[in-house]
Amino acid sequence: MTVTDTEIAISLQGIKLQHDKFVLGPLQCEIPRGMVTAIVGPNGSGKSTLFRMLLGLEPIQEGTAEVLGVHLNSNQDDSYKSKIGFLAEGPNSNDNNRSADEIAQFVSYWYPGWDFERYRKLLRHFDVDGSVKFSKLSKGMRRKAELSITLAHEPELLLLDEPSSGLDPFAWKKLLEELQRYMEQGNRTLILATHVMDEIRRLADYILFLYRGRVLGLYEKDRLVDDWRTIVIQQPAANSGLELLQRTPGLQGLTEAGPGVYRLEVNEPEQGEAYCRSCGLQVLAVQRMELEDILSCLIRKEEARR
Ligand SMILES: Nc1ncnc2c1ncn2[C@@H]1O[C@H](COP(=O)(O)OP(=O)(O)OP(=O)(O)O)[C@@H](O)[C@H]1O
Repeated sequence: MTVTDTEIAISLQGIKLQHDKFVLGPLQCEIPRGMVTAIVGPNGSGKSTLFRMLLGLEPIQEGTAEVLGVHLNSNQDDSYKSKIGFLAEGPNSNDNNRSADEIAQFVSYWYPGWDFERYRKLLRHFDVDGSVKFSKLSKGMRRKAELSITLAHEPELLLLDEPSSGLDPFAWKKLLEELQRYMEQGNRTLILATHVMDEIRRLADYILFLYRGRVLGLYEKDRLVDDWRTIVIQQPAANSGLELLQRTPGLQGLTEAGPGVYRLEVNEPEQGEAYCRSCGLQVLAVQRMELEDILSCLIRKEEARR
């Protein structure tokens, strides 16, 4: 996928950094402005490290990165960060002895768009008491307080690392409402790292798929879901060989489901099905694929390639 310069929120050109054995990159991708991009990938694939890099907290060893048009380098000024709302994955222990209200007071000086009225509205919506020290709040309550602070300055770019971690289903629904409201303002960009498929289904326009520190692809979610299908076929004679099946157009995955029965995962469904029929294979079913199955198929393909 390519996007024009004015539509780009984040541009990564050959970015690479290393922590002991873990290497993030080289990353080559452009994340669009005004859209919601979900960063997905198994544990340890580098999602949080990527966020930290975008905030200048991880030294870039190779390549170039631009965030909201600002070129990141070791001596850039930090003012671009005032346009970013960031929610880290885990709690910051430095905040344990402070309440949400105290933190809000402190960070309000830094963000030009800070809005106390909005902050209080968010606390009410999430049903959190802003005067209680973080160390006294439950995990989910603390998350809701952190979200209220992160969303209160109406940032141009919102980076959320597993935002729904610890939230109950009611709070989760409220979070989705707040994020949808945030995006309605226009020219806002939301990037969230998440393992929650329902969150991706409901919010994301794009999916950036990270795996072992590398980008497997940036996909338009609707296209991904529309294009992928499972075709279940029965071979006329069991053991008639896999060569025919392996030539199916758009084939991404192939598994045996029973004697002579195969499940084909394809991203060119019409051509794939027509091909199977033209080969005399009996098509037992053609089904849409769930997002999680598409992502697992991409991982399996990558593992087979390594
Ligand atoms: N400061 C650090 N020093 C050394 N290794 C690190 C550091 N930070 C992260 N790592 C390692 O980098 C890798 C990527 O971690 P990261 O937290 O970015 O992954 P993630 O995709 O966010 O994972 P998860 O889904 O579990 O939150 C992991 O192997 C982790 O152990």
